[in-house]
Amino acid sequence: MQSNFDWPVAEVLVGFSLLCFDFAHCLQNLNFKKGQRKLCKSGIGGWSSCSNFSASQRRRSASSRVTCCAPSSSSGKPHGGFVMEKEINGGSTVVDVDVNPHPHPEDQGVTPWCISVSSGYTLLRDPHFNKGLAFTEKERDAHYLRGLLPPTVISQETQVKKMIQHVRQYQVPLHKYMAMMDLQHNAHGMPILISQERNERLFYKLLVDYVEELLPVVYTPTVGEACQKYGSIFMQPQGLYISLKEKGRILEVLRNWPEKNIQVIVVTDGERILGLGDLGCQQGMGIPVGKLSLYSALGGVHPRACLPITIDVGTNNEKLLNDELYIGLKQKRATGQEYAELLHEFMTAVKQNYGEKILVQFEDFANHNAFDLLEKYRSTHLVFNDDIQGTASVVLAGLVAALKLVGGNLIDHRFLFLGAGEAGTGIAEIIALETSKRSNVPLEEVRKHIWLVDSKGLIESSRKESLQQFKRPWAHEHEPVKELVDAVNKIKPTVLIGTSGQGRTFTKEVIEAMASHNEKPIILSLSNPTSQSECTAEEAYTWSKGRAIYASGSPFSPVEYDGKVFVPGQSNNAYVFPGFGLGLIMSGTIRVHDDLLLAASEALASQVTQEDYDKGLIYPPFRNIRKISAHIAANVAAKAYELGLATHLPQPKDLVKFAESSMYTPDYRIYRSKVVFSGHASCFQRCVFLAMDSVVKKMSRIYAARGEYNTLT
Ligand SMILES: NC(=O)c1ccc[n+]([C@@H]2O[C@H](COP(=O)([O-])OP(=O)(O)OC[C@H]3O[C@@H](n4cnc5c(N)ncnc54)[C@H](O)[C@@H]3O)[C@@H](O)[C@H]2O)c1
Repeated sequence: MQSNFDWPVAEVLVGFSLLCFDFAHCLQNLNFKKGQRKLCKSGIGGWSSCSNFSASQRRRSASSRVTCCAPSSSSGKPHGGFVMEKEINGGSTVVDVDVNPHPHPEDQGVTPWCISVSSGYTLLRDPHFNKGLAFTEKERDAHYLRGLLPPTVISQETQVKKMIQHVRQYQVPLHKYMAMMDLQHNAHGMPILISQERNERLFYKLLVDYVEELLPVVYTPTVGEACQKYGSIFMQPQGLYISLKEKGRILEVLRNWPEKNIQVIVVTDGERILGLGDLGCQQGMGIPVGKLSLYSALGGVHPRACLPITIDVGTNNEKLLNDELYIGLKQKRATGQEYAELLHEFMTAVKQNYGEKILVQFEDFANHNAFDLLEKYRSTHLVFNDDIQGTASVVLAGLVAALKLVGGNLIDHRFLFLGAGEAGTGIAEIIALETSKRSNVPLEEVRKHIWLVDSKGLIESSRKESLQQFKRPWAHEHEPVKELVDAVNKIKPTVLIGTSGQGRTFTKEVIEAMASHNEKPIILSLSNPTSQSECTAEEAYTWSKGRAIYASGSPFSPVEYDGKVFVPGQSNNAYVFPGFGLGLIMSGTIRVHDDLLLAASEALASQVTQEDYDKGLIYPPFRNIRKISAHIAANVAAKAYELGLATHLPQPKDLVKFAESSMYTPDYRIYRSKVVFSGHASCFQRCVFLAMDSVVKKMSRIYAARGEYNTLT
């Protein structure tokens, strides 16, 4: 706190002592176990014992009422949080405080540890707190919901079942996507049994429970189509837009976002969305929104700690520029100094507003900016580029697992890439790093086992001068080669990886050439969405006569070849980034080091079981993703502690358990029945509460004036 600030000293002192008293009172009801705070089931202290005023008296007297929420979820499992509710003048306020061992920072620190929403009609329209028909009879009474909902009460599990039926009724994937987004963001046309309004916890519960079925809906490949049509689907903006118009005022723009305690930002400038190119401003927003949904569903990062941002520096997409309904800046993309200055202001403002430990994930930037941004900010900020680093970590895990099927060590293999951009060179570099570590062969030597082909042919020494910086390490001595198939025949790779964003480039000839040089060729067609995949699963298995070990970026169905069923794996960065982010957050890591990516790879590869190998899989099934994420988070955090990059001390003993207990779970919380102040004791408590409330309000105003917090009432 700044010492030169004009504090309302008397009020703060009185309020603080009352708060201390009150807090001590609350603590009596908390169980302390192994250093972790857990709430007892009885709610919070004396507040839960008395009820004499009638509702009308309460409203007339403008008294405060506190309603506590049980720490347990509706399913009976602990969720690591509780909710208190206070009501003033008949409009009620929900106060949410998570007390898990790794709390969302919103719940830590100084007095404003609460956020507020109203009850009644407004509560139904608050996606964070709405439960739709799952509000119990007691909650309906306590929160003025009577009559606002049909009489039936159903469980969250029933809502989930109903909702999945609702999604399944659509044949077109984009319609399924819209049904899911309706639940998360818009809620038009929801079946009445589920929710009449947006319901964030139901959205995440559905996604967690049916992850294998719904991942292709909310992520690749459907998200690609959604991005192309994002402008026409969504009427409501879902993230923060920062354009050239806001230059000089970015800090101010960040402060307009309603959530103050952000842990992860996913930011894009929309220039290279999936393999679809420049989709401009609004169309690009689908990706950060989708990625952050996965941070919460798969990695357990609190949804309210996630912030999607699109930076609008114009677009070079002529179609958008000529579209009168395009909502972004109608100008060609800013480049050079103008671009760099805007991005620098953004990065500075982010750190100023959210501190050192905010994770900034660069997403779908074109490669001419992506590498520079990562290089420029990796030593001053906690930055991560999923396309470069996340993909690399996932692919390395798949390759390490594949060694069990094909034999040998990494150093015994030769790798050929089609596509030498962010994904291709990022993967190449991590393979080289890991191979060098495992074999003790110098990095320079190891790199010679790795070859890349870009749109101009094989990257080799005669092209060195004209190559972009990030391609140069791969320009080995070789004669020029134009065609991929010729490169395969000359280099005889054991592993072929597609990262070109160009569909159907692994032709029959290419796959047959791979099969002619290898007993079990490893073929990864990573480009997204499905239309851009270098080859389909069916093509890979058929043309290699069932010998390929195959995985793809976008999912493919199992393939039957020669009486045998082949299940293609999905080599997608969704395996790593949610757990990786959780590991950074829970350990308070301040910089991303390459060894953390290797740690994530190692953890992912270790999750592949013999049963998976028997099916030819090199990745574990996605249905276990929360468990996988916890292992990745634990391994990443362990490495961060080892490297001295973690700041949350002391290091927890069991990091896997710690990761699991740190994860956001979307089970509903129970809003405990109302409590009314009456009699001597409750009057005193009421005074305490009002004083506390007044201090919180006052302080929130102060924070707002300083631009640090606002809207607490
Ligand atoms: N599976 C995953 O998890 C994952 C992760 C990241 C990226 N990807 C996909 O990988 C693809 C590439 O992504 P990126 O970030 O590397 O893009 P990028 O633009 O940085 O790189 C594309 C590369 O492909 C090359 N290329 C283009 N056309 C080619 C052609 N006809 N023949 C040979 N090379 C060609 C370009 O020269 C460039 O080197 C995209 O489709 C993306 O969706 C998948």
